Amino acid sequence: MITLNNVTKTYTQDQTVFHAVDSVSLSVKSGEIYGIIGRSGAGKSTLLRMINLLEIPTSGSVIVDGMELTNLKGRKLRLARQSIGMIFQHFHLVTNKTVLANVLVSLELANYPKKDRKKRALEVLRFVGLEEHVSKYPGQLSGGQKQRVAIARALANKPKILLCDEPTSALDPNTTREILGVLKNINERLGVTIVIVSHEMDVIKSICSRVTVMDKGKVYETIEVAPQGIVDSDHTPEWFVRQLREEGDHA
Ligand SMILES: Nc1ncnc2c1ncn2[C@@H]1O[C@H](COP(=O)(O)OP(=O)(O)OP(=O)(O)O)[C@@H](O)[C@H]1O
Repeated sequence: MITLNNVTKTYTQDQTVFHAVDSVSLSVKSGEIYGIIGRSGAGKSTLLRMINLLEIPTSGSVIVDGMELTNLKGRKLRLARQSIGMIFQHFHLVTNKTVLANVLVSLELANYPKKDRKKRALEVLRFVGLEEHVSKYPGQLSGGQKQRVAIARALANKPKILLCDEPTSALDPNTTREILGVLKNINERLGVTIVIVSHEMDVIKSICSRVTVMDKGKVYETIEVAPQGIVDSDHTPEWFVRQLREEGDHA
């Protein structure tokens, strides 16, 4: 589904060339949930953003669904990108538009048939559980609800792939669990291939079946894992108090 061949991204500063991503090759199979983990600065986000050419590789090729994106330009690239949705840590919603209008924007940009846009937007908003919030503005929503809007927007054009850049890093543990549940549902029910960049081990271990560990712009290792499932630890006030008391006992 996704093949990266010797993909490299360099930045030049004060005549020194810096490799943010250094000759990375990997492939993601159709229908899998693939994780990319590593410490800050390892090149994870840059690598993810090269999958949809949001970041243009300095060299190497990106092949998605049999099409070499690195050979495409203009309209053809825009069309190919429609099969790749993306969500971000800080949601990137349009703050002065309602939830419904945020999703409609993405359908407009993709030239989705005008008469079907509202129906489609409401359909995806229902899928992510936001049917009661369609007339609200982003400022009236919780972090988890904002991420659901972003997910609905990314799904509106029926992508085959969803790229997730630290999708839960701005969320608390309970909300993280909910969003991971939504992503798993998208993978299982809609058959969407998912690539998740995260620095959170629990997130990666819960739903990914293959994980690439990155270091200094390179693939350090790629590992097959059995997804552990989304751990059902409800972070209630009692849980916080118990954790604090237990910590105290060990001191
Ligand atoms: N536009 C840019 N100009 C110069 N350097 C950049 C640019 N974008 C990224 N870098 C550098 O490339 C390296 C990799 O960045 P990247 O954001 O991909 O890492 P990351 O693993 O996602 O880290 P983090 O988890 O902190 O976001 C970093 O050292 C970063 O400073």
